[in-house]
Amino acid sequence: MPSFRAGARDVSSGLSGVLALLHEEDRSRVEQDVAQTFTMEAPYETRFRVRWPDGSLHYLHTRGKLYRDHAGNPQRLTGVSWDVTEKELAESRLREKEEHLYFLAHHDVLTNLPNRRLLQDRMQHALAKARRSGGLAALIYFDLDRFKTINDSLGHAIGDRVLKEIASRLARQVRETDTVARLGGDEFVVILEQVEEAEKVAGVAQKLLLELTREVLVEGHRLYVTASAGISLFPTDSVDSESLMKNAETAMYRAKERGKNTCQYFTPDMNARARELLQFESGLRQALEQQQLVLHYQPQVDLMTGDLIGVEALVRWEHPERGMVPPGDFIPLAEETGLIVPIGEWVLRTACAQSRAWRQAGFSPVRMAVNISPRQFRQSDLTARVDEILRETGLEPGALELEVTEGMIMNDVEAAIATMEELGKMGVLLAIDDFGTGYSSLGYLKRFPIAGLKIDRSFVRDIPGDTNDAQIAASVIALAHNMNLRVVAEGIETADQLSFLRDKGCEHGQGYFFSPPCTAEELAARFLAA
Ligand SMILES: Nc1nc2c(ncn2[C@@H]2O[C@@H]3COP(=O)(O)O[C@H]4[C@@H](O)[C@H](n5cnc6c(=O)[nH]c(N)nc65)O[C@@H]4COP(=O)(O)O[C@H]3[C@H]2O)c(=O)[nH]1
Repeated sequence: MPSFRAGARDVSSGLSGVLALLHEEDRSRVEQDVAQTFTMEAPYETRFRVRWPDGSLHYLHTRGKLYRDHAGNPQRLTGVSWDVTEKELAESRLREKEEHLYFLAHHDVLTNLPNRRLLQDRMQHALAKARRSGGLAALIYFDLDRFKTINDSLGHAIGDRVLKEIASRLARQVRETDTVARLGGDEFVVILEQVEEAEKVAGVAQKLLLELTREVLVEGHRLYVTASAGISLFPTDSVDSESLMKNAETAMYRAKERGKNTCQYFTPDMNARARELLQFESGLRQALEQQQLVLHYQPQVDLMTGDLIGVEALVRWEHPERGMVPPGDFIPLAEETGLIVPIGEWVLRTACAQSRAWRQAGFSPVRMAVNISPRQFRQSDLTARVDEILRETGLEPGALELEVTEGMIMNDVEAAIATMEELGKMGVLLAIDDFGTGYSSLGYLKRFPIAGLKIDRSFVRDIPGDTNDAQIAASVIALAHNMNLRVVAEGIETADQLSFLRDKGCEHGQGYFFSPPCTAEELAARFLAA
C-alpha cells in the first residue's frame, strides 16, 4: 500500500513523486484538489490513476491534510493513499454490465431501434412535455403491407435485411427529438414531439410512407415495400399513452381496409370503447361489494428438486356477464381510478387468511407472494395496513412476500427504500417483480432490502433460442447471485426453458410447465403436502 508523508519543505518533492506517475487525464483535477487544501481549511480527498514503474495502471484513493503553524503558514501536508484498483475495476465491470443489460432490454436487437419498453418511456416523456407546454404530440403507427410475402418467399434473412433498411429510413427522416421504435415484427411507431398543427402530421406520415416505397435492394433482389399508417393525437384523441397507442393502431387497421399504402387519422367513432370503459368502472366498484373477486394461486417450485416453495396469489374478477376477467383487463383501470387500494387490501387479507387456513389444516407451510400495485405502494399507511392484516389473520410476517416492480421503486428511490425497510423490519419478505423491464440501476439494487428477484416472463418466453433474451436471463441470475438474492423465473412453459434456467443456477420458477394459477382447493389437492 503506497503512502506518502511529507514535511512542509519536501511537500513538493513528495507530491511530485506521485504526480510524476499520475495518469495525464487525472492530473489537473488532482492538482486542483491538492491546491484547494492550501486555500481552504478542509482536508482533501481524491481518487486518481497512476502508472507504476512496471507499467501497470493502479487506482489510488488519497486522503490528506495540511497542518499550519501558529502564524497560519503551511507546515506539513500529510497524506495516505490506498490502492483501490480491485474495487474500482469491479465497479467499472458492474457499470459496463449494467449499461449493456440496459441496452439489451430497451432496444430491438435487429434494428437497434428503441423497443416497446423504451417507446413507452419516451411516450411518457413526450406527453409530459406536451402537457407542460400545452402543445400537441402525435403517434404514427406503421405496419408494413404484405411483408409476410417477402419472409415466406425469400426467407427470414432477407426479411430481416429489409426491416433494417426500413428502420434506418424511418430514423433518418424524423427530427432528433422524435422517436422511432420497433414494436416487433413489421410494426414501427414514430412519436412526433412539438407538433404545430394536427393537419401537418398526415404530411409527415405521407413523407415517411413515400420513403418506404423506394426500392430496397437486397442480395440482387429489387423489393418494393408499402405500409399503412394510423395517427393519433395528444391531447385531442386521448391523454394517456396506452389509449393513444390503441387509437393509432385502430386507425392503422382502418388505413389497411381503405386499400393500404395510406394513412388515416383516428376518429372517436372508430371504437365505442370509451363508453364501455365507463360501464366497466362502475361494475368494478360493485365487484368488491358483491364479492365477485376471487384469488387463484400459482405454485412456485424449487427448480432443482421440484418441491413447492411458495404460491403467488393472482386476482380474477368473476364478472356476472363476461365470465372470468383476467387482472390485466381491470387492474390498470383500478390503478387509474384508485380502486386498487381497497382491491389490493382485499387481496392481501384473503391471501394471508388462505395461507393461515392451509397451515391450520396441517399442510406444510409455503410462502405466500402477493402483488403490490404502484398506488398501494405509495400509500403512507401501507406498513400499518400490512401489519394489521397479519395480526388479524394470524399469519407470521416471514410467510408473506410482497412483490413490487422496478418502476415503483425507481419513481422515488429514497421513499421506496424507507417503505421497504419498514416492511423488512416487520419481517415481511420483498421481491422485485418483472425484473429487467424497468430501470433499476444495479448499484441501487444493493441498497434495497429485498430477498429476491423475479425474471420477467418476456425474457423467459423465447429462451434458449433467442440469444438476446438468453443472455439477459443468464446475466440477471448471475448478478442476483452476486448480491445474494434468490431468483424466481416467471412463465416457464417448456422443458427447454426449465433446463436452461436450471443450468444457469436459477433456483425457483413458476409457469404453465408446472401449473397455471388454480383455485385454493385445486392447489391444496394437487400440491400441498400434509
Ligand atoms: N403466458 C404465460 N403466462 C403465465 C405463465 N405462468 C404464469 N403466467 C401468468 O403470468 C402472470 C404472473 O403474474 P405477474 O407477473 O405478477 O403479473 C400480474 C400482476 O402484475 C397483475 N396482478 C394479478 N393479480 C394482482 C393483484 O392481486 N394485485 C395487483 N396489484 N396486481 C395483480 O396482473 C398480472 C397478470 O396476472 P395474470 O393474468 O394472473 O397472469 C399471471 C399468470 O397467470 C406461463 O407459463 N405462461
